[in-house]
Amino acid sequence: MCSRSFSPATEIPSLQGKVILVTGGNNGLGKQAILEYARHGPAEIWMASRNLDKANQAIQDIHAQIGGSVLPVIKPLQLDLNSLDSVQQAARKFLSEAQRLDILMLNAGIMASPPALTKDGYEVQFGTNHLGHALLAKLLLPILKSTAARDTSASVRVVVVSSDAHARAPKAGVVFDSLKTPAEGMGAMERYGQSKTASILWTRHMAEIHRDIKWASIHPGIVSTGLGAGAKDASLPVRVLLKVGRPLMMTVEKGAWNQLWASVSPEVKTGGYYEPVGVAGKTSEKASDMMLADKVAQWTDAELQRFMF
Ligand SMILES: NC(=O)c1ccc[n+]([C@@H]2O[C@H](COP(=O)([O-])OP(=O)(O)OC[C@H]3O[C@@H](n4cnc5c(N)ncnc54)[C@H](O)[C@@H]3O)[C@@H](O)[C@H]2O)c1
Repeated sequence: MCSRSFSPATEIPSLQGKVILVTGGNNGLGKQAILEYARHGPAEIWMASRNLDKANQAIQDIHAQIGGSVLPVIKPLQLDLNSLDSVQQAARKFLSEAQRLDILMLNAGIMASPPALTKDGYEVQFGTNHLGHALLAKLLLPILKSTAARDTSASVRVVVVSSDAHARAPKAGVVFDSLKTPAEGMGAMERYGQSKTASILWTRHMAEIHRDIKWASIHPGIVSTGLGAGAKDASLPVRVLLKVGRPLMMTVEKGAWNQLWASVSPEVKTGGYYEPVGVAGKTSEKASDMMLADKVAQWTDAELQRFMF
């Protein structure tokens, strides 16, 4: 598959005046994305993280790497996607302080974790990777829309970090009966694939409805980050590969290119899935099925109804 390179230094335009929120921002791809944004002068970057101490440490690291006398404004935001109450609180805090939102990067994720339920009783990978993010985006839609309305050149974006492992989902793409269970009968990567299929489908659906915002989902590549450490329920060969294969994986600097590209490039087509940088990726049949996308969106809306404000 052909790829293109991406130079964050020259291809990220000035972000002056813009506000950006990145989930899972304290390490891995999220932290790298924030570092690159911070070099282009945005008004504010919000680093959403489960652990505020880790977020503050990551902000210090980024400031140290950037140096200079005027440090970029990076604000920590407490967010645990495992709890829809926490998502609601994070959205409230953001909305009470921020004036606009130009880029929402739904990046946080877990892979192949042991069967479990989120605090609200959803299959944990689905709840974390898809449902928590969907609630965050839905609660922040009004500010995304008001930003788009105020500044038509803003090209307001929602970038969803999915994975080519979406293709590991069960045959049905999303097994709705499994979503409120730990889904022990499914393999760990199947559950991961299901959550990432849902995130691609939901992005496509949102792009159809909210045309004032650009929506894109991406696969970053196979990147050496902390993701593999949590893959405790992956099969032995996958766990071995995640460990010994690390030197062959992409660096986090390069791994962040695709999501950065998707968040700023005028070439992005709304609803698209990109893999690798800037190339429209081929999704599984199920992840291209707009009837299933509508079903995922309806299910998601119904589940999130009680958390909307
Ligand atoms: N690294 C890869 O090869 C690869 C490949 C395909 C897709 N991805 C996707 O890229 C994204 C970023 O992953 P990464 O590789 O940087 O891994 P990482 O483990 O380094 O980072 C994941 C981030 O998500 C956060 N997170 C996990 N659970 C959370 C929760 N309940 N609430 C809030 N935050 C939570 C973690 O704290 C961390 O900051 C993920 O969505 C992952 O699925 C990664």
